[in-house]
Amino acid sequence: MLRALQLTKHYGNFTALDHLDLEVENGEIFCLLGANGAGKTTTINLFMGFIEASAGQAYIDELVVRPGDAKIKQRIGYIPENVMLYPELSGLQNLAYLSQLSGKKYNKTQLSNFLQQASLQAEAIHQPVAQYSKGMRQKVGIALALAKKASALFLDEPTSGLDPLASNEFSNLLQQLSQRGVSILMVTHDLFRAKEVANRVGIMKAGQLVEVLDANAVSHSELERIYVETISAPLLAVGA
Ligand SMILES: Nc1ncnc2c1ncn2[C@@H]1O[C@H](COP(=O)(O)OP(=O)(O)OP(=O)(O)O)[C@@H](O)[C@H]1O
Repeated sequence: MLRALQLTKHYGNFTALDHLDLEVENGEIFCLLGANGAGKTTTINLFMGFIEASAGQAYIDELVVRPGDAKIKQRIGYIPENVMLYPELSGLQNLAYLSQLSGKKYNKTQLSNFLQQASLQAEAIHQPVAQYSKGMRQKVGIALALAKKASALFLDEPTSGLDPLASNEFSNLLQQLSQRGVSILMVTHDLFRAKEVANRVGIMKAGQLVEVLDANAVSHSELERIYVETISAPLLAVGA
């Protein structure tokens, strides 16, 4: 479970995130939409303890997030737009090394199983990651979340640049993780994908979460209309 309580981030006089209240339940997929600079990446960076909050708190399950806390790192998976791996090592070697950093030790069969659960083709498991496509690197990221038994997964524009088939396959993997109880917070500009994969969709604007929608309750075109109207409308001052 993820929870933000009045979570706020200032950079000098600028407010990148403004009193965010948000809960993402176990097994829920929540997609964050919003224009460039709205505060989406700031939100996930605060949840992962990459940066320190100016005010408020973020929780992963019952743990308060504190920057650099090893217990938090063990509970989370992170898939940025480009998953960083060691190019000269194979997918299996990367997974062995990265899962070991999280205190987990698996044999080759177990590591292969995680990669296969993440839908990496069997023939790619022993190939150097330098030969992998973007979608294949993301599968290693998913396999790492599985190996860590992460309870929360954060994704920052993971499907940008994936072809529609790879993007669809990626959504299916996220749904499988959610069925295992993982709380998933995904930043995306892809309204179609958000509607397809999420349980709820939030729209951020100028550091505030200004709209939250049940993804099943809106059509693709309604989501697009609400997004455009929300982003175009003048922002009301707090208390107005
Ligand atoms: N280290 C920093 N110092 C100053 N301002 C920052 C810093 N990091 C982020 N910001 C500002 O905070 C705001 C929110 O940034 P953030 O990266 O969260 O936006 P975003 O919604 O993820 O945008 P995008 O869709 O472009 O990725 C932006 O105006 C950004 O310039």
